[in-house]
Amino acid sequence: MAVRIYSLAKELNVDSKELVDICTRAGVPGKGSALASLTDDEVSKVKQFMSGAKEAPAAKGKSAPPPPMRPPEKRGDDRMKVIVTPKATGPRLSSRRGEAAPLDDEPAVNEVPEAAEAIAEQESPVDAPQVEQPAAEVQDDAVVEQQEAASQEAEAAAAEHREKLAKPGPLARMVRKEDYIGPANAGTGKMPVVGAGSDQRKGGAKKPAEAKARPAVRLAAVPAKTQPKKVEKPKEETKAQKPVMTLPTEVLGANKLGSKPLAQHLRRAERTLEAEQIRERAGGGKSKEMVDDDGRRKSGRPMLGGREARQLNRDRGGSRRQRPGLGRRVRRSRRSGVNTAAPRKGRIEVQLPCTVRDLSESAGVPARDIQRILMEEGVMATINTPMDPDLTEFVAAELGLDVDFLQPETLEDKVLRRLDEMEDPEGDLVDRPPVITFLGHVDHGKTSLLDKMIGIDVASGESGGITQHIRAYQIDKDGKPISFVDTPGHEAFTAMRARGANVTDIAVIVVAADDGVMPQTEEAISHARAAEVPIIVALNKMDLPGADPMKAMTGLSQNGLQPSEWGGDVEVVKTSAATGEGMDELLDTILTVAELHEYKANPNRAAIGVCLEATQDADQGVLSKVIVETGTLRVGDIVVCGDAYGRVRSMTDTLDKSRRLEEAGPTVPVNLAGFDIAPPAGERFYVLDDISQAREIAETRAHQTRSEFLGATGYQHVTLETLFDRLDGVEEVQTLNLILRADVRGSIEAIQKELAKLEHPEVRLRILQASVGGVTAADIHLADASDAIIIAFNVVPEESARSLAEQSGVQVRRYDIIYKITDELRAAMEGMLRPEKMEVSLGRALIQQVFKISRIGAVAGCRVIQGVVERNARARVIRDSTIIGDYPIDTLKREKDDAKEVREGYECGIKLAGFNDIKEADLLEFYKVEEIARSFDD
Ligand SMILES: Nc1nc2c(ncn2[C@@H]2O[C@H](COP(=O)(O)OP(=O)(O)OP(=O)(O)O)[C@@H](O)[C@H]2O)c(=O)[nH]1
Repeated sequence: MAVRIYSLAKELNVDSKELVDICTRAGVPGKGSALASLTDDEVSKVKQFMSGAKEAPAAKGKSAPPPPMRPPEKRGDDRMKVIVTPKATGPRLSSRRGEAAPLDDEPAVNEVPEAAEAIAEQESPVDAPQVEQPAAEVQDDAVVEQQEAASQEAEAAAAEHREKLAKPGPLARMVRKEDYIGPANAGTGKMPVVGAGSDQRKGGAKKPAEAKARPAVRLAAVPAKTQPKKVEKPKEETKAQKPVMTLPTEVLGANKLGSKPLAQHLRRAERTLEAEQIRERAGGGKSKEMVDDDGRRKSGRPMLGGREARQLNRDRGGSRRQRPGLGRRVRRSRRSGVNTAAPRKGRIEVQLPCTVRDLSESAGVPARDIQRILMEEGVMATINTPMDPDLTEFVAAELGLDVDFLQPETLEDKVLRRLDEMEDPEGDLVDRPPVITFLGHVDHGKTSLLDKMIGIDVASGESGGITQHIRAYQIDKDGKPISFVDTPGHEAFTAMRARGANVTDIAVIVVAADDGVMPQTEEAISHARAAEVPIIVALNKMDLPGADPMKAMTGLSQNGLQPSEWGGDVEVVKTSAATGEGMDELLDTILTVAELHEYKANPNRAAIGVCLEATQDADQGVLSKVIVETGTLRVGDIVVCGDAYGRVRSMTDTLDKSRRLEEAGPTVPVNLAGFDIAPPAGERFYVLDDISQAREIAETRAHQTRSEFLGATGYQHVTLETLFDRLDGVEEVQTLNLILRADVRGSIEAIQKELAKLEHPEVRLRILQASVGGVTAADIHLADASDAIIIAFNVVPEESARSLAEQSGVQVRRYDIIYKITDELRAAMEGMLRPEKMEVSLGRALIQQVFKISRIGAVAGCRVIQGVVERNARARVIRDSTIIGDYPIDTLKREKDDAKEVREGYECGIKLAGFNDIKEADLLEFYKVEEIARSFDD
């Protein structure tokens, strides 16, 4: 998975820009910005490089990689070691070898702190020892020619220097810092010899004053390329020390504390400001929070922006990781109390689209800080410039913050919140019927059981014997109503089944006693568990001779359902939908469990419920099957459900469609007419007061759905980025466009799910449109324009569409079983797969004589020595066991006649297309390429 550089930088606790450089040095080019992405390979390459770089000094610098140099000030001490590389000892290094010499010695390592102190103590970057080496420094070609003796001496010193550099250590690092400064010798091409002149090194070490003095120059100097070659221009080097020179003298003189005067200074200054802040907040309860583990407040100064401050922040990164939240305090303290913005937080929330101002306000940082970060990334932004999520996340990361994106609150959110927050008065809550959902493996008898219980016969009328529609009924058992939901049992309906479990109070898992627990039984158990509802098992088909209740119960207990007769808490009722065995017991068990749970609802409120499925009826328009969860739904109510809205025109009983209902209370399933379009199955519906509010909610949802659909189907206008994708795919991937029409939304989803399984890298299905209702003329037009096939599931084309389809040649394929769709599409798609090409060897012929015929070329008089030669074959020309060419046969003659094929033992004349340089004794090897149709299983 691709990782953004800034994310990786955060993970590795390095500066994003530094990581960009590291990428380049690690051989991962083209990552010019912290927003660039890295592949997994590139990430491991970079990590490997970084760990290698860290280990390099431990390996005494011998095998350290040669990364391009960076200004040393930007690095932490550890990273300085990376600079200890063979490249670092190249011509640029040699330019300062004269200065380096005194630092090289092993004993000199112990002098590091002093040497570092000298950085600050030296006002002038160049002291006597440095001037002592100019001959070596100005070792350009001209000087070499003019001052040969001096040059040789410089060479020796450089060699000694380089040997020292190969040994990591603080001194070596310091030397390296300055090595960037001086290009005086760059371009000479002369490399000092490593290991030479150890005596001189010792001599150098005997000059502690020099050793102290030189680092002052080296640490500060940065712009190597602008350095003059002549060492006599120390003032220009001094200019390059700008960051250091801006420090107050007290800082420069205060480095007795160690070898990192800047860091010491930063910390001291921090403490000063912290003291100020503590004074400002005297008595404030938060002051304790601002003190870190060292008992110091984290702080920074406005004057210390830039590299040093960043370095210090990075140094703190390790402890920040160990103590979450510290980073926030560090950053906040840098605002030093003058900032009136909200306090900085570790995690912030922003709403998209997010402008610089929004982020500034959420993060509690001045907008100019954000603009500065953007500017460093090459983005010029005003305070009102919106940022995309990636950029926002990047800026937040730079600020040490994690960001959560909030979707703007829609009217629907507000309405839902209001309804959710509405509390039912205790007195309004009344007992309500339980909702029982039947779940289980296909064909285990869910529909039959429910049919038996309510005394109807649905199971036998279903296409293919598979439940294709979700059903919901309410029946009366001894004056007690119970609502049942029967979910389609096949795998294709998994999503709908999940919804069934969502509205349910009690799940009845139907297991065929002869089959036992099957994959979809396990799935059903998972859904029921996820819904956190009581589970009852109906061990069905007990009448069958193969019924094995012990096996089935073992399977149940293996899936965590311990039967009560085995001491568990799951009621297992043995039933037979065929004989009626166990029906009463099952109903009684359901009612007992329901009574135990005392399901209550408030009928005196606006209804909320779930749409189980929706269809488009030719006469009544959109018909949806809904179940009320709470409240009472009445004819005339304004309802909204996903992207559908309307006024309840009529309601009918789900069992008896002729029975009209004026109202439906909690858990009553009804057929409802009144929505403008078919609402999505599984979507909640709400009753609102205002039709315009309902319309707005529905339209917003429709817009969102469309955006998601377009996103999911990859529909988008071409951009420069996507253009290549499209062009790439033109020849490689075949696309079969489809338009789906079905009777209910649930079927569409099930079909889409099945079609999604027909994936192949070379052929893809693209569903241009999927909607409920009959095939319309508009569908035919769309199919005509986009070369699509129309799939009509349980629906037929309108008359106008039918004739239009005939005229335009658009194919409308009608189905009533989902698996027929997938089978046929699979076959069609397999036909679209590029055939596999296979070479079939035919035979060989020996050229016995070559006939040169004017205007025709060379004709080979051959004898077929094995197999056969066919007119349409190709021939490889083999001479001295080497293939010298591969050509199609132009003409094949037997005697004087054209031949289709010539078999083994016969002579023939062959003219190869495009090749006349045949010779006697050449061998011709014939073959042909056959195309073999492929299937998805290949
Ligand atoms: N012998 C016997 N057959 C049964 C029993 N219950 C169901 N069947 C048969 O099993 C087959 C499948 O029954 P359905 O009720 O359609 O099963 P289902 O679980 O609803 O199947 P889907 O709708 O595909 O999920 C039908 O042929 C039924 O007649 C039973 O208790 N005994």
